[in-house]
Amino acid sequence: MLGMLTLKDARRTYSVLKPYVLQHRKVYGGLFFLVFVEIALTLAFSWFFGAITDAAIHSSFERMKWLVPLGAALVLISVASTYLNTLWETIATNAVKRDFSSHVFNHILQVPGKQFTGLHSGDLMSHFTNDIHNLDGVIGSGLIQLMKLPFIYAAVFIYLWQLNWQLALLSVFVAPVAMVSGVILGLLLRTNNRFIQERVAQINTLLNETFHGFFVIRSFLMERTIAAKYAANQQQLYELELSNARLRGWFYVGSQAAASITFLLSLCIGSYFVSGGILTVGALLTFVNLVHHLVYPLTELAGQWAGFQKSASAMERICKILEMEKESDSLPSMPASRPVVTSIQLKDITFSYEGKSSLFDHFNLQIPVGKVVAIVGLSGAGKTTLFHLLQGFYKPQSGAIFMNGRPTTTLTISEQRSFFAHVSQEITLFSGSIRENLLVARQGLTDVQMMEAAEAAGIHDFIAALPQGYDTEVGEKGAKLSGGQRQRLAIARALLKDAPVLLLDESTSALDSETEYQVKDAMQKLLSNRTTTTIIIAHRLSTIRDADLIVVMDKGKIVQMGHHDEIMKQEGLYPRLIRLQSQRGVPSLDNSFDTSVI
Ligand SMILES: Nc1ncnc2c1ncn2[C@@H]1O[C@H](COP(=O)(O)OP(=O)(O)OP(=O)(O)O)[C@@H](O)[C@H]1O
Repeated sequence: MLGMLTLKDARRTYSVLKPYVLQHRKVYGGLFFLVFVEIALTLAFSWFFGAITDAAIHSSFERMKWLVPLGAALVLISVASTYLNTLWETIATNAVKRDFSSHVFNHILQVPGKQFTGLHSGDLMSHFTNDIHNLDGVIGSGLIQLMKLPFIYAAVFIYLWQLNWQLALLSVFVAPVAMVSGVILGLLLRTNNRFIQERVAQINTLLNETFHGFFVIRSFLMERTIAAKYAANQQQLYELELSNARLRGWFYVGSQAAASITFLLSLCIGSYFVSGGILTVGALLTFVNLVHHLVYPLTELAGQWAGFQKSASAMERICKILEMEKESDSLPSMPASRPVVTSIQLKDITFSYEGKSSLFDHFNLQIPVGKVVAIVGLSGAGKTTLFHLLQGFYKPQSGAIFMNGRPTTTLTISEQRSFFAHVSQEITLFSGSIRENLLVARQGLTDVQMMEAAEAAGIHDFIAALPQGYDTEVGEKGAKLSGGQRQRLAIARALLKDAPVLLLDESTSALDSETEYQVKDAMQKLLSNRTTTTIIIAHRLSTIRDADLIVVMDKGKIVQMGHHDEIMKQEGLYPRLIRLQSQRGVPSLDNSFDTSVI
């Protein structure tokens, strides 16, 4: 059962890697050629030792005269072959790993949101820091050795058989012992390696969370707990590595013993043959020198098998990612021109997250184009999910979203996403300068456009006052900026994308009322000459009271819809929320959106 499983894995591993190996077939061809050079050199050197010993015993200086330069030539060929072998193996291994890791990376970039949220960052990291490097066993020296060993075994056996068949036959008896122990070791190592890789992934997750939750850990005095958790994980990893070492240790002890016993037996019986005149001293030297090559391919083959198990369990983990469906055939890209939106409709949408009951059940909504639409509702009502569905991060189980009358299922991911510019609740900035963070929005943006958007987002003056202006580094995830500054940069980035639909999810929540008003005013001016539909999710209801349409949601359902004055007159969630907020003194803005322009 286990054996079958392993053969299946071997097939899977090679079928996944085959295209990458074939891409570098010239280098692999060169390495394969060197396999035969190495076999020829092994036989030639052993023959050389025997020949020069016999020549010395018989004082045959004539023979030695041409044997010495031949020996030098063999050394030169051996040096050249070692150099080329090292170089070509490095090229082959690293080129395959480079191409394959890019493939895995691109695949992850295309995994649909639903599957992606189920993945752990530590697992994902360890695919690249650990698993891909563990593939060496099947693409580098492991693969070459697997190809080389049967040939070297056959060549040496035939050569030794010609020297003395009785001795050759004797050394073959070690074969089954070495092979069986190798296969058992391989299977044991495989399970252990899987545990090690899982543990490394858990450590990566812990490291990720620790460094990202740096201030939370300090504030909650969690240092001891986290340190203990890290130490416990490291201890478990240490124990797993130790049992790996024990397994490998026993295996090498066994291999050494097999090799030494074969060597000693050949030497003893061979010496007996020499004393009987059946074998020359030189031939015995050749024999004991070569007999090692009869034992080591078998133990080595088993060792390579163990290495292969490590690669197979790494491949098993990577394949789980590669088996995930992709949302598009190629990486999406931004279209050259601004798309036009004439209608947006969500029709009969039913959607639930993995393992949860339906959040939306036959949900319908027509979004008026060129207007400002506000979505309000209690936490967990499904407002953010609506944004994710519009952008195709998640797919509804039934129903469809129609853009310009076409269901989004008939659009490419690039087409669907180019309709929207999104400022999400959690702002993500990338390491690099402010300029780099803004210019990711679209290709070919000018400095003037960048500053215009920064101005509209109310962040230009702040940036201009910095010693390095737009070239200031923002730190990892924008750590060197305040929450409000990050939000304003994200708004500027979204404005620069110049998409026909702007999705603002609590995008000004970190701003004070004064700044919020200024940002909205400047945004209106910037957007006044573009047809833009703005959909806002806001908890501060005063900020959306002038919206063209207010959609009130509760548990995935629309419970009220209309203009502020209209729905305030009805009994329902909206007037209740407004009353609650005014009782609590949530600031209300007299000058909110002028909805005629955006
Ligand atoms: N990735 C996810 N996997 C599983 N459930 C999710 C996921 N994201 C959201 N949910 C659940 O879906 C529901 C709606 O979440 P959503 O974020 O859309 O609400 P929301 O109205 O935007 O809330 P808030 O105002 O608090 O941001 C919640 O019950 C939430 O727990």
